[in-house]
Amino acid sequence: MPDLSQSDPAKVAASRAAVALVRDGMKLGLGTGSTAAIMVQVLAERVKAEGLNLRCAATSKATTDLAESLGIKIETLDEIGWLDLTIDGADEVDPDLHLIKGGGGAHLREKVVAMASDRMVVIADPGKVVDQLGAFPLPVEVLHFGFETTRKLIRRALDTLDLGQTEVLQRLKGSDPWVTDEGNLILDLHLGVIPDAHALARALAAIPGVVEHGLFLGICDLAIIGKADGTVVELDRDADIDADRLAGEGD
Ligand SMILES: O=C[C@H](O)[C@H](O)[C@H](O)COP(=O)(O)O
Repeated sequence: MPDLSQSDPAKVAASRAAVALVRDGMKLGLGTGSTAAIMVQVLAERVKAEGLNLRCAATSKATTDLAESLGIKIETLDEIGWLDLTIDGADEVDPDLHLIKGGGGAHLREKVVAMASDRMVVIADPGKVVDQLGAFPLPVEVLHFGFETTRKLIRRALDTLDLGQTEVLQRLKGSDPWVTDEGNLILDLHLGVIPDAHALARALAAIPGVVEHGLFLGICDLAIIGKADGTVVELDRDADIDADRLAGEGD
């Protein structure tokens, strides 16, 4: 079984608290990223120790490979149908539990899986909690076809929304374009702040070459924020979040 003693204690704490929500017989969605990878390891420990009978769908090839290497069988979302619970990381979490996701380029599959779940629980460290979304560049998955045209249409949408100084940069892996698990490209929108996330989400969704953006609005039900001392804070949509205080406690 994996040794988590070298892993970020905040991420381990959040993962353990989220995996404690798992019950025998559940249908689970497994997220992507460094925090979700720890969660998969914690889940594998429980599956082995308790012989849990679960059905799991993964949000990326990386998570599929990790889970299967630890003895967790992965099925397709369509084989399972509907999920009880999805546990995933996030790049930013705001006080309404709106999220930016896709730092690892997996937000398209992550959104499909999260929206096919009764409940989405986000696990994160305190640095991910923000008062307003936007400091983290917003990932947008786009088609190869008409890539530069789509980029222009995104630029135009940002100008229409009066977002000020922004940049729309293609994500690269080394010197090559970043290609997602679905074979698409990614544009990262450097915005600084997003004053109206719903307006931006609507504008991006209206552009045909946009496959999916990384704004998760009204999808997350609970955020479990792990702290370096191994404790967690649970935030639901009614929570009064003090991002500065949480970030300070994470040090
Ligand atoms: O595409 C990747 C996902 O949205 C991740 O869940 C997100 O980027 C957070 O990743 P990490 O836990 O590595 O910070």
